[in-house]
Amino acid sequence: MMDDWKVALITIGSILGGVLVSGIISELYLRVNAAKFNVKGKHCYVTGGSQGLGKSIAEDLARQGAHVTIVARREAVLKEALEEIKKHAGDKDQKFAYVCADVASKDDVERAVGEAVKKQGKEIEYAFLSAGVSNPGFFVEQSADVLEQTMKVNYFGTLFSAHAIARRMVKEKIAGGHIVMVSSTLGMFGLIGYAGYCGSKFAVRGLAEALRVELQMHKINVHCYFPGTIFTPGYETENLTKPKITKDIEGADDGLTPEQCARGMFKGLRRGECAITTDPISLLFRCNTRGAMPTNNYVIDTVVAAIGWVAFPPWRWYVDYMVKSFRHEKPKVE
Ligand SMILES: NC(=O)C1=CN([C@@H]2O[C@H](COP(=O)(O)OP(=O)(O)OC[C@H]3O[C@@H](n4cnc5c(N)ncnc54)[C@H](OP(=O)(O)O)[C@@H]3O)[C@@H](O)[C@H]2O)C=CC1
Ligand SMILES: CCCCCCCCCCCCCCCC(=O)[C@@H](N)CO
Repeated sequence: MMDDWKVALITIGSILGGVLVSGIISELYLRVNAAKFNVKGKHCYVTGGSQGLGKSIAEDLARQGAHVTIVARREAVLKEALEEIKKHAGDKDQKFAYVCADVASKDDVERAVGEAVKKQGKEIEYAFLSAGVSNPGFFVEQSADVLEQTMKVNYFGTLFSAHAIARRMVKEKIAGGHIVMVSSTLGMFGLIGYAGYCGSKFAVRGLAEALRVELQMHKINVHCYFPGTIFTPGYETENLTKPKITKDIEGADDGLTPEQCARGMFKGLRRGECAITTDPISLLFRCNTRGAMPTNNYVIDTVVAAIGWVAFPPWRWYVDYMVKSFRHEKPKVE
């Protein structure tokens, strides 16, 4: 008869060993199945590429040897950004272009995609859809116009761009292309002061999930990036109208520079990740809200999801308590 403690030790050892081996198998599975991601010599299209996250993505692409087209509305900002992006290129044959367009307009998007291909003399193979806006504020104090604009840029801007690019890829038989959408941590949970924004970013996630499935038919790979706080010009602007309570809750997130985010996003893309996060809070939400999305590492994601089940309820009680105590200063409706 074996001692009880030996039986216990063997049992625990087997479980831990099993978890470790499964984790390694899961990691290998992810990497072996990863679609090739190499932007060198490819035409990369970046919306919102004139500042913030989009610009850092464009600079990183330049370093990786890509031909880059950036898209945004303000021409002066685009021009200046393009000069800076070019400086990161390692090869003098790399081409750089910009196109002025409002992604909220389907006609503009259609034209921008055509113009980008013309300027580069090359079909788009990689698209990074980073154009977005955030106008935080209390829901009942915001105008319906602001709420509508957020949806138009964040959701329809991403939808129209993905649609025009995917159609073009299929028509021109570009296999192996990648479309990367930018959602947010707020595309995975709702936060006071961000009602309009959250809806638009949840919508981007839904679009990415459905397109990931459907576009496999055409060998087009779809990914969704969920960044936390990024120190960008957009972040500075949104802080001007952001309610204090929102800032307080958001304060739990340390934030990253756009360069750090771009680097982390590319790391995820090369690893073959479909849903990408680059900070611990977003990781927790991604794993805990994964539904039927593919996991990155099944074992790690499952353990992180379990942490969420335990940690989210007390955190939510705390947030709800804060919001209710805020009632004495509640928003005014004119
Ligand atoms: N900063 C943050 O904390 C976080 C940001 N995100 C998301 O990351 C993305 C980038 O954000 P960030 O870098 O902070 O944003 P910025 O506001 O700093 O930059 C936004 C970029 O998008 C362009 N843009 C905005 N509206 C339009 C439009 N209608 N048509 C075409 N281009 C447009 C802007 O140029 P122009 O104004 O000239 O058009 C600019 O190039 C967004 O989707 C955002 O929601 C997600 C999580 C956190
Ligand atoms: C135990 C559980 C702890 C959970 C803590 C959660 C704290 C909230 C973090 C909020 C981060 C918001 C990042 C995205 C912001 C964004 O998209 C805008 N800035 C857009 O520009």
